[in-house]
Order: sequence, then C-alpha cells, then structure tokens
Amino acid sequence: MEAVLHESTYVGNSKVGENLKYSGGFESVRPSVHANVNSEKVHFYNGNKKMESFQNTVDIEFENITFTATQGNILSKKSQKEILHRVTGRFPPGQLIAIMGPSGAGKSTLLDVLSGYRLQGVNGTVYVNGRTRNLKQFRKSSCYITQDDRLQPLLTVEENMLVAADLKLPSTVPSSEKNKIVDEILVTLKLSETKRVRAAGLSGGQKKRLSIALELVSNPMVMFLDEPTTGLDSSSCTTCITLLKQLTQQGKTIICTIHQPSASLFTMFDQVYVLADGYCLYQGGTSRMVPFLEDVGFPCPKYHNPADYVIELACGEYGQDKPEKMIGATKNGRSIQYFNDPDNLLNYSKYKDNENKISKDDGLLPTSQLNQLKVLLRRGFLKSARDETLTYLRVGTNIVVGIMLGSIYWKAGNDGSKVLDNYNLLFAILMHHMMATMMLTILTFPQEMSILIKEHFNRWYSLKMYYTSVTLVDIPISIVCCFLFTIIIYFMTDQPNDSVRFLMFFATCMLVVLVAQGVGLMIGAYFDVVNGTFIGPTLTVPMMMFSGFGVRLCDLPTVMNWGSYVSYLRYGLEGVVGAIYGLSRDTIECPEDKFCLYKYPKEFLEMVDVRSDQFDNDMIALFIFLFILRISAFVVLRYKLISVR
Ligand SMILES: Nc1ncnc2c1ncn2[C@@H]1O[C@H](COP(=O)(O)OP(=O)(O)OP(=O)(O)O)[C@@H](O)[C@H]1O
Repeated sequence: MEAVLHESTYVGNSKVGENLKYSGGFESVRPSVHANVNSEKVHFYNGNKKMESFQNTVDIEFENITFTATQGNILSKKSQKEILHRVTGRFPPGQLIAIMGPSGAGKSTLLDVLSGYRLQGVNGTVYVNGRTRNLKQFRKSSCYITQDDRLQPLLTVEENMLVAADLKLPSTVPSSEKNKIVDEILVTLKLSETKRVRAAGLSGGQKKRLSIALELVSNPMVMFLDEPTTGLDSSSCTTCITLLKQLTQQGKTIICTIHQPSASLFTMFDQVYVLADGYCLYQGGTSRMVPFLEDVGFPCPKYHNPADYVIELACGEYGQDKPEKMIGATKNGRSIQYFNDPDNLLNYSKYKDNENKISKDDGLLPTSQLNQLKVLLRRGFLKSARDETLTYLRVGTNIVVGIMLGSIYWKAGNDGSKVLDNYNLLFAILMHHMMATMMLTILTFPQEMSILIKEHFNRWYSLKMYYTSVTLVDIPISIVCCFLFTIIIYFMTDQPNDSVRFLMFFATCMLVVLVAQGVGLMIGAYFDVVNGTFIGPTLTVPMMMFSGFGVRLCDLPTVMNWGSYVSYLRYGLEGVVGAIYGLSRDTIECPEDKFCLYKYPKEFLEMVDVRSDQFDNDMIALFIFLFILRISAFVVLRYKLISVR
C-alpha cells in the first residue's frame, strides 16, 4: 500500500525532512529537533513485518498508571474514585493500536492520561522511547483527536485546513507549499471532492476525516483518537481505519479507543489493549488474542467475533472470575508475551527525566504570537461574515427592536408631558443592550469553548492570542449594531438634536454593550448553555435593582448601598440620563393640552435622584468594569482550560 503525504515534513519550528517521498509507506527523515524522539536507526514492527528506518518514531510505555477522579464540589462533600488501577502497557511505533473495553471501562481516561490531556489525579509513569515523558516535548510530536468533531462549521474544508497550516507550520513555509501540503493531505484522506464544502455540511465520516486531516498538517508521530468510528456506518468505519493504518506505515504510533469493532475492523488493528473496570485484561497482537483466550482457558467459540467475545468476558457475562483470571494472566498489562514479536521489541534502558507537569505555551507553539493573532483574526472575520446568528440576526434584532421602541416612544424625547416615559425608554435601551449582548455570548461561546480546548491542547495558538482575537473580531460588529440602534431610537424618539449629547449617549450604550459582553464571556466560558442561560438573567435582576431605576439610589437601605457601586447599569443609566437631561438642558416643550410635571430637566433629575454631572466618572467606572470583566473572563478561560485537564 502506498501512502502519499506531503513531501516536506515540518516538525515544531524546523523543517526536518525536505523532499521526502513516502514510498511503500516509509519516510526517511533527518534527526528531528525533538528531544524525546529516537533519531537512531531503529527497527519497528508493523503487524508481523520487521521494518527498518531512520525514523523519529515514538515508542510509548506506561507503568502503574492510576487515575483517581475527584467528585463533588464546594457545596457537597468531595469523594474520590479510582478509575484506572495501576495499569501497565507498551505501544510500539508504526502500529495501529486499539484500546477496547466495555462502556465505562476507562478507555477514554487512559487515552487522556497517555496523551497528557489529563494531568490531575494521575499517578504512574509514561515513558517515551525509554525516557520519562517530557510533556512539552511530547505534545510537540503528538496530537489528540476528540470523539466529537470540533470543527469550524462555517469554514470550508479547505479554509479549515489552511488555517491549520498557517498555525501549525512555521511562518517561513511559503503559502504555495502550504497549499501543496493541504492538497496532498486532502487527497490522502479522500476529501478533495469536498474542498469547497463547509464543515457543517459534511457527513459524519467526512467530519472525522477532516478532524484527522487538520492534525496531520504538522505530521505528528503519535496520534490519539477517541472513538474515531463512533457514529459512522460500516463503510465509513473501514475507510477511516484503513487511512489510519496507512499512516502507521510512516512509523506513526496511532492509538484509538474503540467500542466493539466488527471482526473485519478488528483484524485491521496491529495491537489491542483490553480494559475492564480500569484493569488490563489483555494486551498484545490482534491475531494473538484468540491463542491467549485459549491459554487462559476461555477459548473463543467458533464463528464468534473475538472482539465481541472479549468484551462479553470483560463485562462478566461468563462469570466474574473470568476477567480476574485474564488480569492475572496479563499481569495487568505487564506481560508482553502476546505481542506480535515480543523478542524484537526495542529494549530501552529506562530513566527518569524531569517531567514538566503543566508546560507554558512559550516555545511550544509552532508560530509567533503575531502570526497566531493574524490568522485568528482572519478566521474570526470570515466566520463573522457568514454567521447568521452572531452577525445578521444581531444586526436585524437591533434594527427591529430599535424601530419597535422608537414607535412606542415616538417623539417622547422632546415632549414635556412624556419625560417619565422617556426615562423608562432610556432604561429599556440599556436593558436591550445588556440582555441581547450577554445572552448571545452565553449561547454561542460554549461551542467555541470546546473547539478552543481541542485546538489549544493541540498547540495551534496561545490562549492570549485567541482571547485577543475574539475581543477584536467582535468590536466592529458591536459598533455597527449599537450605532444602528442608537440612530434609529435617537431620531425616532426625537432626543435633543445635539451632536455632543448624541456622542455621550452612544458612548455610554457602547460601553454597556462591551461590559455586558464581558459578563457573557465569563459565564459562557465557565458554564454550559443550560446553566449559563439560568445564571445570566438571574444575575441581571440585582443589577437592575441597584441601578437606581425603580428604587432611587437615595432610597436604598444603607446596608445595601454597596450594591449600587457594583451595578454597571447604574453608571450606564447615569450616563444616558446625563446625556439627555444634563448639560443644563433648557425647559422641555409642553403641548398646550397636556400637563407637564417634569418639563424642567433639573427638577426631573432631582426627582429620580440621578446626577447628571457625573458623566466623566460614569465613563471611567464603565471602563474599569470593562477592564476587570475582560481580565476576569480571561482568568476564567485559563482556569477552565487547566481544570478540564
Ligand atoms: N472526571 C471524572 N469524574 C468522575 N468520574 C469519572 C471522571 N472521568 C471518568 N469517570 C468515570 O470513569 C469511568 C470510565 O470513564 P471513561 O470515559 O474512561 O470510560 P470509557 O471506557 O471511555 O467509556 P465509553 O466507552 O462509554 O466512553 C466512568 O465510569 C466514568 O463515569
């Protein structure tokens, strides 16, 4: 089988193998820049075939891995549960390895631990080519492909790939070469036909292949895939596993979790690692599982899929003693007796290095911060231009709500008999800006969050640059929405025809929008959609109470005074009221047939207890809110990224 991949291989920031031809499945690369890769002439095994290559292959060995999950939170008592129990194993290079087991056996957990995705609660040692895994180095040569396809739905296959190439390949690689690499990967993964299709329009199998293609751009030597076949029909499963098998021909170590493969799919794997209840039941060659079962005294019945049978054994369907006996026979993963060629496994003299637990992004990312920002901004603006909710619906809502409020409060701004109505309108405007912006962010950010977790772990960019791009991309659309709304409402309701007042009004609304977005980002980053949609509006009520609308600030009980200082709506209200009724505004015209209680702005301001001379302070307060909330949202994001691991 001939595997064709990009001819130039870029690892980390260096081009390590120029003009390579993958023929017969082998690449020949110069020693790589990685510390943890084996640049010696090595032998590795693919199936039963002994291969020889100069190769930066990665051999993974793990010893006594334990994972303890902590359950509960600050409100409930914390409890601990051991999920993996001192499992040991070995995943040689150039092999397609399946981690199998019943549901809840700990497959995904083991994959998370080995990839370095999960760090908290993990004990035991992972060796990479005989040396303790240095996480920072290991992440440079590996990638993790999640079970759910976390793709940018609004970008086409090609656009998704080019973004990956721009972020994962050094900036020194010319665009023409990046295009070539992308094209070659798409051909290999049979995606060239769908190049111009948006990711949202792909089938399940195509999405899975695109997820793999995105990570292949940096040519990782180790690939971790969580259930790559879940949700695919049998033909797509076969295509997907065939492609992975093809990739192992280049010496890559490919480790997948898989539920219950069909017999034909099962035989495509070189090696299998069976887990049950966090213990290892079997590890070794796929073809040697049947002899193993015979040796332990549970022969696989004729015409029975061995993969099904071993899962049935693992589930205890044939008795609880069976899994225990198998764990004993494999020594919980220590035995390599059933490997395809145990005598020829590379013998590393193991030694322990300093393992970097949580590594900083610096030096880990293939491109500069500036390049990351540039690419992320480009992607962000492209998404914005195509996003029906975030852009078009948002613009539309602002226009429609503006016209609705404008019609209800038609010419109320310059009518002495409608001053109180106009005051209500000003508050309604702030509520609109706050709720629309905050809820939109709360609803849309969790989806971005899952993509961020994947891309950040796979070293596409730093959190700082991601956050900066999210903030910058939203500014133009926020300005457009707020400006359209302000123009409509300001002129329909006949507010003072004064450019200074208009600018003061617009600036206050704009700042409320940006602050509300900060709140939305914080909530969206921490909570899922369900909890976020509960928390967001719930927090709004005290904000409104302490704004000075409804209950005047002077009427607040002394012990509750602090509330008015933490409500950004208070500063927003003061700002817009000051813009409309402050600056020593003249008496408001009163229609002849109406009674105008509040035609004197000064008296009205005293009545509602809003100070109109505080505009500068209001702006400063809103800027402080903006600054604190944006920093807090970043801290929450950072915490979230660390805590999921
Ligand atoms: N952070 C956690 N907190 C509590 N329990 C956890 C945590 N992570 C995993 N578990 C539990 O550990 C067990 C193994 O989970 P894991 O997702 O690894 O199983 P799996 O074999 O991949 O299952 P499936 O095939 O259904 O995805 C499950 O019972 C799960 O509930």
